[in-house]
Amino acid sequence: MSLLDVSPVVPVVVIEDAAHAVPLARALLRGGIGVVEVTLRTPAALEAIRAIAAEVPETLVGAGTVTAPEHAKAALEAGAGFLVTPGSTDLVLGAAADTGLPVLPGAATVTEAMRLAERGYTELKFFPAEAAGGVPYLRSIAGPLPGLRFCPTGGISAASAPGYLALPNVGCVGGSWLTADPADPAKIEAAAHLAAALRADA
Ligand SMILES: O=C(O)C(=O)C[C@H](O)[C@H](O)COP(=O)(O)O
Repeated sequence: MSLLDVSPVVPVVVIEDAAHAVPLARALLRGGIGVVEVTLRTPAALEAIRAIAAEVPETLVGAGTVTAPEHAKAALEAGAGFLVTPGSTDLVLGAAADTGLPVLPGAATVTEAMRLAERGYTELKFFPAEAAGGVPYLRSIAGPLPGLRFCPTGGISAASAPGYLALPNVGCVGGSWLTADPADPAKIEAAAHLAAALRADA
């Protein structure tokens, strides 16, 4: 199964306290979402990935903000099941590929997307989605780039997600709105319920 088909929404988490990781992942799961991207932006991120991988095996946990080659190996060793990059450099792509994990490489322009397609990637993160042109941009590139599907991320909300998911070249969306408060499992579960009910191509 492709990364874009795991869930209509991939929750993107910035975690400051690794103790929040397992309750957060369980709350997402109760809400119907079995995937989470933990951004490598905080010192707690790798520990959070380790904890989710060990204690919530039903959930597919990945590492986001992979912006340096060493992040890829560290994420693999922590138990990440996939890698997400906000942009794509040769070094980061090489290190990510070396892990053998599924990779969702980031692109914001047609040229970047074409370069990734040349390397064999057909599923890309479109980042920063809202700032880079949002729904109209993705709709415009569907014609010339029919072989590519995207996970737009960046500035997407519960309100704007359905507009993205209705596009033929969007498989899922990423966003931090479900876990804006990583310490509030009830709120996370409720947001996950709503997000899980959204469907690509709805
Ligand atoms: O860290 C990364 O790898 C990123 O590419 C950035 C994140 O995907 C966005 O920060 C999530 O966007 P928001 O939903 O607007 O918070």
